[in-house]
Amino acid sequence: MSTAPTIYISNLRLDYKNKPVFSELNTSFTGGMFNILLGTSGVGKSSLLKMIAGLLPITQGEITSDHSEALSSQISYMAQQDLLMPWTTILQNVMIGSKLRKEKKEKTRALHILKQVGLDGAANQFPFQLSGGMRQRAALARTLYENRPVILMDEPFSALDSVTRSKMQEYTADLLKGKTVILITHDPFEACRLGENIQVLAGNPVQIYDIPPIEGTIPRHPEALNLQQAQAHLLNLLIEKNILQ
Ligand SMILES: Nc1ncnc2c1ncn2[C@@H]1O[C@H](COP(=O)(O)OP(=O)(O)OP(=O)(O)O)[C@@H](O)[C@H]1O
Repeated sequence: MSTAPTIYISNLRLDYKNKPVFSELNTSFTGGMFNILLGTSGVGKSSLLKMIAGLLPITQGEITSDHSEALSSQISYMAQQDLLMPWTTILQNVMIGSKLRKEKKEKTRALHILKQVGLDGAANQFPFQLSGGMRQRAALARTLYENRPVILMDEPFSALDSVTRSKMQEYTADLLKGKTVILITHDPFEACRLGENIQVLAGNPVQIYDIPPIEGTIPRHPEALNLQQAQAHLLNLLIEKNILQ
């Protein structure tokens, strides 16, 4: 059994103020892989991620994994905003989980992770002193410090310029190798660059569309022919099936 679990969604329902967003949702996110979730705005992607993270209650249906440990203890959740604490340094931000759990801080490991994301020079700086891309890398470092087998990422690179975004995609693919990643994006190119398993959440009633797998290891090179073709296929499929209308 993989240490990075597969996650199963069974007959899941989401309501806000007694209005259904989705119901009878069934899918799975493969263990140890990059699972990409695309979808129409407002279809419920962020809410689904929060339900998996245990941040939203489940009223109907189930979220389970093929691991005996409770899913909630295996998850690190990286929100759309970097959520860095403005009053403390980048190093302290990376180790914030230890502080909140009243555990010993692992400074050497945190510094090593900051080096891995190219931020060793920024350890003693405050978030306001960093660029958007650096802040995102700091948030990624904090996620890596938690060292959980499941990583949930909600549009982690949406606010970045295209070059920084491309670099972040590479860091993320390398550093999260072997973990179960669920990453939400609106960008078909990002989906094809990083996706080992791509799904689209869309329609009325809301359903899951599986996208055929793309060959090659991730991160796929921006110039790779199969990446260009996969992106064109995905766009075509979304338009043909009217999925993202
Ligand atoms: N706290 C809330 N109270 C009431 N309705 C909410 C709440 N949070 C989300 N919703 C509604 O639930 C639906 C799903 O929201 P969610 O943020 O999960 O969608 P999404 O697919 O992630 O959207 P986007 O791609 O625009 O971020 C939307 O119609 C939204 O307005």
